[in-house]
Amino acid sequence: QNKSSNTVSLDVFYSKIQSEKKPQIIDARGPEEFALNHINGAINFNLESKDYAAQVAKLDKSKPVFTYSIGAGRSVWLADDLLKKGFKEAYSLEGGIANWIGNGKPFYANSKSKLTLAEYKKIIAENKDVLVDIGSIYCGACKKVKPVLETIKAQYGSNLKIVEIDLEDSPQVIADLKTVKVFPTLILYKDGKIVFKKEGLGDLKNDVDVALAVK
Ligand SMILES: O=S(=O)([O-])[S-]
Repeated sequence: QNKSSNTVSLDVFYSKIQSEKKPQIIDARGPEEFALNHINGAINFNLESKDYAAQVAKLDKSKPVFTYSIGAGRSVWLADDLLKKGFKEAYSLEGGIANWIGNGKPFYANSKSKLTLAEYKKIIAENKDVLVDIGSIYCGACKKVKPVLETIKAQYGSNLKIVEIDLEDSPQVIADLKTVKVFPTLILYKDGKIVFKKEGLGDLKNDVDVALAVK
């Protein structure tokens, strides 16, 4: 079976959830991640949970299950396994928690955002060039951005303001920005205007160099 065959867009995921009386939403991330933030009404387990069989047994196989994680990892593996176990329908959310929160859907967070939208806007307004890195401390691809940011910091110094935003620290600003669909997302502003927005890794260093070289 094609691993991504049950991955659906946010719109489809959301409307299918809305059409269920008691939607079976499963956060397939780890327990610490779930404790910090999650989709309202979700339960938490994944293929590695010690009580996996017991968790699965609590669900209704004849009703759809909705899974999400950060990317197309844990949620897709879980959805695939549930289908193999005889569940009728299993859908995993494309872009995971980033897509959900980034599009303003209701979520639980255990703390307030460190950074507010107003503070974010102030930083953008007060600095000529600003590079914003948005991700999660639990996201593998996001970790790969960090050494690239260090190289960029060393090269541009105080000429480039770098802002790092984590889902764990500042969920609400990610929701308020209404621009994030995946982690990591990188946004470069020049004079308050977005010069580029990158989703995923790509050749970040080169893109920043090229964009900042334009006068
Ligand atoms: O496993 S993952 O989808 O959270 S990257």
